[in-house]
Amino acid sequence: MALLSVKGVNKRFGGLQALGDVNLDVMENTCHAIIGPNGAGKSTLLNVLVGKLIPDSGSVVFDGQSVLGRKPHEINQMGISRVFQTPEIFGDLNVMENMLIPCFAKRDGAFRMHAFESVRHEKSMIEKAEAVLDEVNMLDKREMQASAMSRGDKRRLEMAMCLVQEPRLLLLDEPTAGMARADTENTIELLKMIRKERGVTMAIIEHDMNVVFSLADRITVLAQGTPLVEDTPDNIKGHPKVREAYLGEAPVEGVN
Ligand SMILES: Nc1ncnc2c1ncn2[C@@H]1O[C@H](COP(=O)(O)OP(=O)(O)OP(=O)(O)O)[C@@H](O)[C@H]1O
Repeated sequence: MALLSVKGVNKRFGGLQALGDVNLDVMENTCHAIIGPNGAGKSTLLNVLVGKLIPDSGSVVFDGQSVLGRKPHEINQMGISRVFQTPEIFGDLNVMENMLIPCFAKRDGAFRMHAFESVRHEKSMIEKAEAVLDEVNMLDKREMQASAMSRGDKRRLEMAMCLVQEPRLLLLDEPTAGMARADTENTIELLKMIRKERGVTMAIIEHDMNVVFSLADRITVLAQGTPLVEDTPDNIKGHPKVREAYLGEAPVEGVN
């Protein structure tokens, strides 16, 4: 069953057709990668999915409900969480305080700083945050200031901040961009663990083909705003249309 269904989505920026008749089904309990050369429309599509952009036409249905016309925080409350290229954490706060922000946002629709004043009364919220920190191996860092952590740990914290909201769909926007190889490998392992333990459905945009082929069950190749081909990783490797889409760019590792 498709958890997310995108049908006939178009988006223009002035004279530029950024998305042209995009159809895409993300099936429940799978990891679906969206790849394509620079400017293919991947981020535009993601922004449509999270309500940051409104398409000119088409439909986006999540778990049987349209997401179009809803505000980003409402879409988040429906069960869609997004992980950004640069971890969206609060550097001045410690790990636990960071974790509580999405807990309040999920429950109240927003977070207000004075929410921390009453946090001692939120026992179940704290327990839930601790359980997720434990799951991602960060419980011992709960008092650590977020800005002092390594890039890999910041990503781990951001992932935990998504998981504590118990999303049904995790949207990953180049989760390993700019990471050293060791942090990339750790992030791949973390995502695999999240899938195995929680069965969270994932849609990932990623340029690193090693990451894509390690995680994806299905891959959609976008080129000039339109899906060119959708298939399994094995069939995508070496697909003539995929090679054609990447021509003119530096060779993409893994697409041979
Ligand atoms: N807000 C905007 N206004 C005008 N043009 C835009 C805007 N956002 C994106 N575009 C254009 O739409 C096209 C698709 O851009 P998009 O960022 O979605 O591609 P992408 O596949 O994510 O690229 P990359 O891999 O480089 O991040 C590009 O030509 C881009 O310049």
